[in-house]
Amino acid sequence: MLDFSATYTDQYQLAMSEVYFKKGQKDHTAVFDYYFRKLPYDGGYAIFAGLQDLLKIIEGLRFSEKDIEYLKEQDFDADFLEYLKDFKFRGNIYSVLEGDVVFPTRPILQVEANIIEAQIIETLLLNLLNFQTLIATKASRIKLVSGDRALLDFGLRRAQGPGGYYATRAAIIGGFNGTSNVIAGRDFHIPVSGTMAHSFIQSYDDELSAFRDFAEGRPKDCVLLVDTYDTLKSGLPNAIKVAKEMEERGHKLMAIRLDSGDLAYLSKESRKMLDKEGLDYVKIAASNQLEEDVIKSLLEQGARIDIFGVGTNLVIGRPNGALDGVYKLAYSNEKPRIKISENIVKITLPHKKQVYRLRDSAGKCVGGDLIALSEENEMNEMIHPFEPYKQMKLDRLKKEALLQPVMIGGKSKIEQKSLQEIAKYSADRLAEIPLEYKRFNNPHIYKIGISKALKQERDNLIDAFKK
Ligand SMILES: Nc1ncnc2c1ncn2[C@@H]1O[C@H](COP(=O)(O)OP(=O)(O)OP(=O)(O)O)[C@@H](O)[C@H]1O
Ligand SMILES: O=P(O)(O)OC[C@H]1O[C@H](OP(=O)(O)OP(=O)(O)O)[C@H](O)[C@@H]1O
Ligand SMILES: O=C(O)c1cccnc1
Repeated sequence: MLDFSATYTDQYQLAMSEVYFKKGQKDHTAVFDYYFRKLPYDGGYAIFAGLQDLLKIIEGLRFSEKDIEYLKEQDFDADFLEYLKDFKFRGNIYSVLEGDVVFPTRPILQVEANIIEAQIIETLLLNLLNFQTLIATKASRIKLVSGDRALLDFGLRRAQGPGGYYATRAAIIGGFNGTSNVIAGRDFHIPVSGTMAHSFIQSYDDELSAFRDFAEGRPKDCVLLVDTYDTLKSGLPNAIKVAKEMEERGHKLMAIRLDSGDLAYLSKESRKMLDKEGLDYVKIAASNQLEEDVIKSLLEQGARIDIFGVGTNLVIGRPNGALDGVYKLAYSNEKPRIKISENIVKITLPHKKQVYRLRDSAGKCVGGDLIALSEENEMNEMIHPFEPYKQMKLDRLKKEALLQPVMIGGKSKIEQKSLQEIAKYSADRLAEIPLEYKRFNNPHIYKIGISKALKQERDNLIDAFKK
């Protein structure tokens, strides 16, 4: 994992904290909600990712001596800096489990801590969760169209700088099988694999010699890139020749890779050529600016591709540069808090809350999550947060509480899971969501509602501030 210090924050968090400290408010308890307002990719759902890293980083978050020296130069007060020397997050975090399917407006995670600790971790929390959730969602969409074909992340070289490190992690949560990213493989125990670059073939005077040397040097995981000169006239015949030579030595060519041209046509022709030579075990990999729409189209065209290598569009989350996740104060110093806005969707929900997934009597997800006050038990109806005439009766529905204590007193309370376990959980949770919310074009809108008591609390606060 990368090294983080408590200075991985925005200056205003420290400026506000200094004032809380000076004004004797440092022990006031605050509750902040993490949620986003708009689903990425115009899709119907998002996959929550980044939690396990976040908790691990928060547990060890401190200001080093070097940090304190630097902040002294930035004109922070000596007493406040003395306080920061002992900084450590001692609060509680309640969250949806990593990999779960999440929707706009409803809290995904809630921080309950003294106001300074809660404020200082905000930037780190948003930075980690927004990015990984964006990329896990993109990966999940690619997985949805790819079925059981293998998906490899090839994106590190085109990622937004070191963001590629966490993009790979998120890609696995969303359903990718492996990566070319060696450091992410090392740190997150992800299967690492790769093929070969055009440069390897170009560096030889002829393609066949390049293939032969590679097959001899890497006989167990040999994938030959066949498009450097002419895919069907040169790359394939040479790959077939080398595959047969490998057989004579007791090895098997693992795959060929197509990286340009019409991938549907070329994969079908390649499959025919390989099969005709008894090489039906040789898989076909493809890459070149792939993403969910292109993969969907390729498969509709009958492409015979077994492995998709996806880089740029995955790790930069194209076409969305960011998830708009926010961190909003809901309660502090024993009082519910609200942010009012002309734009109704930007009015925040006060109080500590719980979120419930609604299920019918057979346990089937009905396509809605309810936000209620954390102390509430009797929720018989839910009301659209911004269009109150839209209401739904809840009496026959089961309610699954989604926000679980994942950090108490600054200590992580979750069982450390492997990325494969998180990915499996994510796939199971996504499978429970009805298909209409997962289609790419005009997906059904998942219902998010608030309880009557929460609405009452919010409306009272709005009235009080409007007066
Ligand atoms: N049969 C197909 N249907 C839909 N999209 C395809 C098909 N084959 C390839 N593509 C996609 O079309 C785009 C082709 O990109 P481009 O026009 O740059 O061609 P290219 O093959 O990369 O050319 P170059 O030889 O310059 O590398 C890529 O995103 C690729 O994944
Ligand atoms: O298209 P992406 O989804 O981003 O997938 C990664 C791309 O990166 C490599 O090309 P690059 O030109 O960087 O190197 P190479 O062709 O020399 O291997 C690879 O061949 C893919 O085309
Ligand atoms: O292994 C590969 O084929 C690979 C790795 C990174 C980027 N493009 C391709």
